[in-house]
Amino acid sequence: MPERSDTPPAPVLLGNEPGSFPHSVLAERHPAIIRQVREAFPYDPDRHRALDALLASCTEGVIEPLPADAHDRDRWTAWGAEKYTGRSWFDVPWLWSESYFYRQLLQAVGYFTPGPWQGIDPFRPSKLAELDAQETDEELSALDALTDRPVPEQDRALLHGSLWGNRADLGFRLSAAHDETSSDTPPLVADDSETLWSLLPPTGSATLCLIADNAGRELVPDLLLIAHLLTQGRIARAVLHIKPYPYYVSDATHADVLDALRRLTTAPGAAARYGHTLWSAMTDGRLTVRAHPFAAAPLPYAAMPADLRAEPAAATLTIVKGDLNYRRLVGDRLWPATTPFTEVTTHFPGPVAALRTLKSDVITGLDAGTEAALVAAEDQKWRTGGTHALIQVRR
Ligand SMILES: O=P(O)(O)OC[C@H]1O[C@](O)(CO)[C@@H](O)[C@@H]1O
Repeated sequence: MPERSDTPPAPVLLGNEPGSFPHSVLAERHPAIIRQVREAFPYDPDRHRALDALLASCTEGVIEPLPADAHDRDRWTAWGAEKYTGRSWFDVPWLWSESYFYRQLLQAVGYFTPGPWQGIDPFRPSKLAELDAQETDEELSALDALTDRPVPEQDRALLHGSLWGNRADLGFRLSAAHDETSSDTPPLVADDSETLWSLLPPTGSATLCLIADNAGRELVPDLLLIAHLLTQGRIARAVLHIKPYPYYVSDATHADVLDALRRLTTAPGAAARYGHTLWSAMTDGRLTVRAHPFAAAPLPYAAMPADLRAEPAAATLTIVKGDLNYRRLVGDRLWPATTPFTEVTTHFPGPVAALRTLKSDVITGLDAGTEAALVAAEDQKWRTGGTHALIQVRR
């Protein structure tokens, strides 16, 4: 059992400092996402007016309440909506502001409202374009050569595929200000993969929870990793946690899981075999998909409700994918980079592994030498550029 953390909390990230990364997300990326959504479908004038209102609110206005009859209004009240209503989007916790933006965006396009736009994912065209891209074909055909390689090599390739798949985040690509750097520093800033493998020995009856992040070119390698772990007997079952509705542009929903699965099963060669492994694991219950409302909550995982906590508590290992999930795992705080990862994850109810490319200021668990080398090479750009990644594990 994890012990209580004695680490004093660091400041929660807000978006109110001009020039900071969180501020640029609220001031530039959110308006860009509204523009992208307007072009995704031929929305009617009411939807466009609602998007105009959201744009005005999130850039110059204040946080507005959800409609009185919104199905999840009580849930958002419990998550802090009353406390933050009437305040600037820039002055409340950044994690809260971002999450609420996506909830209000779905409100604007009628995602939850009975009518023709109900259930239409405004991000689906971009997710499908990514899944259909030639790069996806190339990544899938690389599996043919991999199946002849020794198993440890396959282990590593599929773990790294899932890790670096996190670079494929469609929201991230909207941001022109954070281009790649040409750093000489190693791409992996922390690597606890040995510990990860030791938690999943090939003889076991392990249960894996995988808290997914993006659809498309991140979800495909996540699914391949699950298929590989099942085939190698490293896990007996897996629970894939996804989002209950579209979120952070490209986060995976159930429709995205089905699209990814179909992409695999209809591909040539080894990819289809992985796809069929997953298909039968879903049909016989070894792979289940869960979309808990808390998956899209504006809160850190320390606040997980009891019914959700029970799942990682019972799992052999939980893999937490991506940058946003990392922020929620360690708390969305500006920790000193050398704060031990094991300390800030003591709240998590079981062994946990973070697989993440670095796309926000939040970081823990670096050794002092690594941090110094990164700063010397790139100042602070390594935190947000998506060019570095980490594998951190707490047993
Ligand atoms: O898809 P990922 O890896 O969770 O990244 C999404 C990222 O988008 C941002 O929120 C900015 O919008 C990042 O800081 C964030 O964590």
